[in-house]
Amino acid sequence: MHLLSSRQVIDRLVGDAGLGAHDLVLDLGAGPGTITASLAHTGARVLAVERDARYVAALRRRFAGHDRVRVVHDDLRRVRLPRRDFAVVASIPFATSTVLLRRLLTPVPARLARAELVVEWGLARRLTAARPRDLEQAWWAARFELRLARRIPARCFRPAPAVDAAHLKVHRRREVDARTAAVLWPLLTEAYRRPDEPARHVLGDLVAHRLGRRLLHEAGADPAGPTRSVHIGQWSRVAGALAGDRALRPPPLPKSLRS
Ligand SMILES: C[S@@+](CC[C@H](N)C(=O)[O-])C[C@H]1O[C@@H](n2cnc3c(N)ncnc32)[C@H](O)[C@@H]1O
Repeated sequence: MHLLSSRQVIDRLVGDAGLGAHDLVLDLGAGPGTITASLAHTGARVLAVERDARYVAALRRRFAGHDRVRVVHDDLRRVRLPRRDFAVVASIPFATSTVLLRRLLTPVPARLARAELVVEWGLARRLTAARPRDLEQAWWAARFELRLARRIPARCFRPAPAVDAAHLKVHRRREVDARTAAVLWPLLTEAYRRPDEPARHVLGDLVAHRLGRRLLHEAGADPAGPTRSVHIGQWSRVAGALAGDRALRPPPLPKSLRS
């Protein structure tokens, strides 16, 4: 296991989260509690989740006098996530990244408001690529702004891992509410099913052809261009415009996307 040893990196993670007394923040894979301690100084309520019993005992001793810090002995892949809005600031175990991101970024409605995460460099690059490589990553990027803040060299950890890491910033897109998400899902599903067809075909099943062409055009996309050329933000704009039409009845979201 690789513990963050750079004070500068930790200060940036916690500082960027902009936390205050009204916030609830999770440190997932808290280890000895270095990030937890910085989070405790922000005044936010902190949940420190850790699987290793020895760390849990040490965390409970370290934060015994802090009534705003709760140590949870659990697996971050299964721990119950809050039903209210929350933030995450964590250097997550690389092996759990995909499962954790799925838990945080997939469900509707989204309870995660923002996250400052340390993840593997390669994963951060993939998640922030201009065109998400599959439907799942497109779904995440459409509902959350994913930005690569900076590279974190392996020497910032003890012991140093084999690869560098990155500070990944995650912000929920407020404009993609539950109804917009319900429209977005069938659009993205079609877009990733037929990447080489004209973008207007993707809208063909939902709305009249002329309206579909107009919406794509207004979102800044070329209706005749291949679906793969439409950016994720443009799909979100199209979905937002369609969501305003109360007559439109998108199919129910699959169970796997509901929280
Ligand atoms: C990369 S270290 C990070 C520790 C600390 N947050 C830091 O910044 O140095 C990962 C921590 O996550 C814990 N961990 C690994 N897998 C876990 C899981 N599935 N659920 C909860 N904690 C886990 C490990 O025991 C370890 O303490």
